[in-house]
Amino acid sequence: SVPGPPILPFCGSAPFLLLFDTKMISYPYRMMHKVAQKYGNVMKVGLGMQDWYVLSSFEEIQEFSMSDFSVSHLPSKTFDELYSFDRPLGIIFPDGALWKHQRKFGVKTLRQLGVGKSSLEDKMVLESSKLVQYMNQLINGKSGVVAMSDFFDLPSLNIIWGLINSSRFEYTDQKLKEQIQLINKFTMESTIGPLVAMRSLKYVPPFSLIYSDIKNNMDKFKLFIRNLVSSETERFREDEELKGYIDAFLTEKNKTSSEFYEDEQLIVTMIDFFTGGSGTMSKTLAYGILYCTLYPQVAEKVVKELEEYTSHLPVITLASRNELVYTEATITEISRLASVLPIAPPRKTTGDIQVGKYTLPKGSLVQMNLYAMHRNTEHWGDPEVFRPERFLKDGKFVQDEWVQPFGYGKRKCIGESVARNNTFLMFSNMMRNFKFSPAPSHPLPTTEPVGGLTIGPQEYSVLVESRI
Ligand code: HEM
Repeated sequence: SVPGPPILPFCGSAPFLLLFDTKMISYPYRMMHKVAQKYGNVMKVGLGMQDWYVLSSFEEIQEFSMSDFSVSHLPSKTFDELYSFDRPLGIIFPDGALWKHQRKFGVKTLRQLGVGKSSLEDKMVLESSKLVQYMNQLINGKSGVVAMSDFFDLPSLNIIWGLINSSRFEYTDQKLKEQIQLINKFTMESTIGPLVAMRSLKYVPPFSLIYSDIKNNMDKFKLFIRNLVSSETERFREDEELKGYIDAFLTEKNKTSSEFYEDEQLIVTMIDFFTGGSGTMSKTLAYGILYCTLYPQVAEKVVKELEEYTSHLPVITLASRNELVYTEATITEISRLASVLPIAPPRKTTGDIQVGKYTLPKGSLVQMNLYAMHRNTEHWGDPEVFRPERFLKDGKFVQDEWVQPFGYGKRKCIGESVARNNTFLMFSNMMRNFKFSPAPSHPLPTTEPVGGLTIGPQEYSVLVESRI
């Protein structure tokens, strides 16, 4: 049978899990990682009233997530109330015909809107230039101490914004800041896991208060998106060039007899993009600056490479990417250590799945711990060390299959190329223009994360100096 800590009636494995990490509620991925070091990369754990299989290594995650029986999520009424309209909609959380159809439409549409092509790249390059300008304003073109943990929130949200309807916000826009706070209430809430897994918790303080706070915030955000969809629907002309995802959805709606093209489906897809895409990009970048501050020798090598290949350019574009091997390795190392989406959305199997030497029976609940895979000591040797060189061989960048920040298999992230391109552009343009170092009279930032579904660095400030 599958190994794991003892599972007791009513409290599951909780008393044993506490021995591994007393902060298990806030850091479930870290706790599971420690437990996996004892019980193995496929283990069975009792959480709340349910038994879970937890996968922590590449081979097992690969095997599992390629199976047709692995693509369904477990139903959660609480989750659907908070996130959607009382039933699973959008792309991230539904399954069955709706998911299959809308994922296909999503992949096609993101490609059509210029993922990897010029139009979206232009918007991203513009956003990187604006970001550099904004930082220069903050430090008066010279130097200053700047809070970095949420610095990339607005620019990243603008990328998603541009993807859905083609406009952008100024960074000082209060309305945009409010929307980010509404989303963060949901994605960065550390008790969200137990709250959505155990329905009764929403009636028990302090969870009841957390629940109503998230619900109020998400309702406001849904209303904001609903209004956006209404105004875009009024503006929409089918014969014009597509301005974004909303236009593509409305075009398809007019053409098809499919029942999937309802306003609420569109609204939740937009919520997917905002919650799944903007915080993840932003927190990856915030961790990038943090690691480069703590490891100046890495930052120096990145800057040296950027100066060598891009000093003649007013702004770095994707055209330079292939030459910038050290920068690419550094971004990969940032993504590995940041693991901004530490646990992929949990699954419920619809048939038996063989994973390594174990069979996970139909109906099993499964978590893929990407954080644990990214920190596996056997594979990485020194997983806690920030060392981009692990992805370089003979001066070339080499991928490692054990870095999968976007998940793997049939439900892999559909925004991967948007995210990869944007992270490259924002990171390289910031590093070329500014030097980041520990701020005098501020504590040295810690890499310890905060958050829930998405994680990011704790609040930190660094000294930023212009390089130009
Ligand atoms: C650094 C940035 C990002 C990271 C780390 C990330 C990570 C992930 C992960 C781990 C999953 C779950 C995969 C699984 O269940 O196996 C996922 C799914 C998804 N992501 Fe992303 N993501 C990022 C950016 C984006 C962006 C920019 C978008 C939208 C433009 C996006 C849209 C989605 C969607 C729609 C899904 C659901 C796919 C499905 O269930 O079929 N993500 N992402």
